[in-house]
Amino acid sequence: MSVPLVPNRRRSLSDPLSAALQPPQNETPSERDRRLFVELEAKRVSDGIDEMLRQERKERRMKQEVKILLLGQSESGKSTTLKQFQLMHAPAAFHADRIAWRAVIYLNLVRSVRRILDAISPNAEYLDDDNEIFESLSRKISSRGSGTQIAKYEHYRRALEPLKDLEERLTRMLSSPDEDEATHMPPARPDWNSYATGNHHKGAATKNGRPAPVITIPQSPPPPSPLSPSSPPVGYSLPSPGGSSNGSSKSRDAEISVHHTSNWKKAFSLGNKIRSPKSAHTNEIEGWWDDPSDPVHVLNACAQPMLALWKDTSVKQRLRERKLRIEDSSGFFLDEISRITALRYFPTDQDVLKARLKTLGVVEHTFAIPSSQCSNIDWTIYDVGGAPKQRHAWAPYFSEVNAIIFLAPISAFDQVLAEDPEVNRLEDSFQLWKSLVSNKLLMDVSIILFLNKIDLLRSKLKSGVRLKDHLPSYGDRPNDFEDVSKYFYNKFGAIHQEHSANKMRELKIHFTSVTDTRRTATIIHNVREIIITANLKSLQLM
Ligand SMILES: Nc1nc2c(ncn2[C@@H]2O[C@H](COP(=O)(O)OP(=O)(O)OP(=O)(O)O)[C@@H](O)[C@H]2O)c(=O)[nH]1
Ligand SMILES: [Mg+2]
Repeated sequence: MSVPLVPNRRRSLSDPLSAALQPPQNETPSERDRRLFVELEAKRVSDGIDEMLRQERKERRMKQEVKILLLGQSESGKSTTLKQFQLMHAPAAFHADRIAWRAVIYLNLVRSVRRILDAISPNAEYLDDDNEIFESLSRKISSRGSGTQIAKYEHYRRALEPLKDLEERLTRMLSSPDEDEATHMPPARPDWNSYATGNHHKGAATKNGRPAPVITIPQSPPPPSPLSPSSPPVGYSLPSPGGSSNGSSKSRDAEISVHHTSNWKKAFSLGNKIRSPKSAHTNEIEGWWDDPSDPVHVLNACAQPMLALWKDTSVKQRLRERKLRIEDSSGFFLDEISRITALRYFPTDQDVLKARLKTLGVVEHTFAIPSSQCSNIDWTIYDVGGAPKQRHAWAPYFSEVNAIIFLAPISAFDQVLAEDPEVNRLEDSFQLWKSLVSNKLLMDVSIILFLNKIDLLRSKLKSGVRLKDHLPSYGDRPNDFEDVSKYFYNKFGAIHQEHSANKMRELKIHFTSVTDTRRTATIIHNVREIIITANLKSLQLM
């Protein structure tokens, strides 16, 4: 027979526990004092345990995980921002990786040299035909053969011929076979293949630096991108021919990019190249400079003609005529030829920050960062590819993240997208920004805007490039840094105000130059505190 349960049954003295806790009958005063003392002591211990459990619970809640998504068009500075986070919060791993960037820096340098040679070639106009799609045919024809002629062109071309082969070898080493990019070159020489596969100096191939990042490639089919930029709007002038340092659509100019699944860092890791010591009697270390097939030897041998080319005033004049500002382009190392081509060149922090390697897919890095408001917090930062073809990978992360750092390179107002020479870079940033702030999935996500590359904006404006020539709505305002930067600040702010899916969201805007470590460290510190505060508020812990 079942007995019905009585809800909220009051504890009666028939309850054995209550009965046991009752003071004994006929208790003497001294027995009572002892009993009370023991009870008090037991309560103190019990309260201590309760407090400990409360603290543990609080800490568990306080030990939040913050997830940040870095967004922005290609070359906006996302990966560079991630490098700054690494430099601040995982410096040992960052430093261990520096040597692996040698290949990228060499390739950046070699490509800059080739772009100059292409630009000064007597046939340059023909080479540029597919880039100058907005120029009238008559203008093209009349320009052929005009402009500054480079007397030493043939000399430069011949002296720098070995760099052609080197570019192919470096590209081959850094590319992964499954890339959908025109970075594939004919098979490299066997000795170079062995570096690329990490089989060089068998036995010495140790894993260098931190473990490879966890890579997440969204498996879902790419949704129709709500973030794809539309065609250039009315009111935007098209960039002048050659005005973009990145506008070429030629496959040979395709940027080097690596998929995160490829272990490109291994190809140039220190473990593969240094053995020590060279002999029992000296402390001299044997390094990559002792390997005759290392790229440094070709670069070292070409250093003088490279220097001469870059210093040649007629070359500079020709580049100006062609509106090619190599110094503004990604991976610019031409001012440091002697240092970088030295046999024992070892990349500095600054070199790594300046090195350019396009991101494919999504890279994920996690750091444990102490916070002033609570104990260590696990920060996960997602760095995505910003090229139009890469943007389908962004949306799956929208529902996961607490904050987005959006980078808009405001120096790029006179440039077009590398993948679509019909789209002005600044307009692309405006469109992306609008799509992002109006996205309902991101309503509760903190958004921080980095108006980036202000160093390049400053020098570009100083050199006389006028914003209104590319953005007619800027009108006759002064073409100086203060006015132009204020204009961009207001413009991005106004887009947020007008289109934000969350009218209560406070927007933080920073002017940045993310290659500048000191400035960026301060900004990152502030950003971290803003994100934590917003996060704690959302958890109602403040
Ligand atoms: N001078 C200067 N260069 C910058 C700045 N920010 C980034 N760069 C350089 O611009 C290039 C492109 O930066 P990345 O960080 O690779 O750009 P990204 O947004 O990750 O590009 P994708 O991976 O293609 O989406 C690199 O060579 C950087 O060193 C800046 O503020 N000033
Ligand atoms: Mg990147």
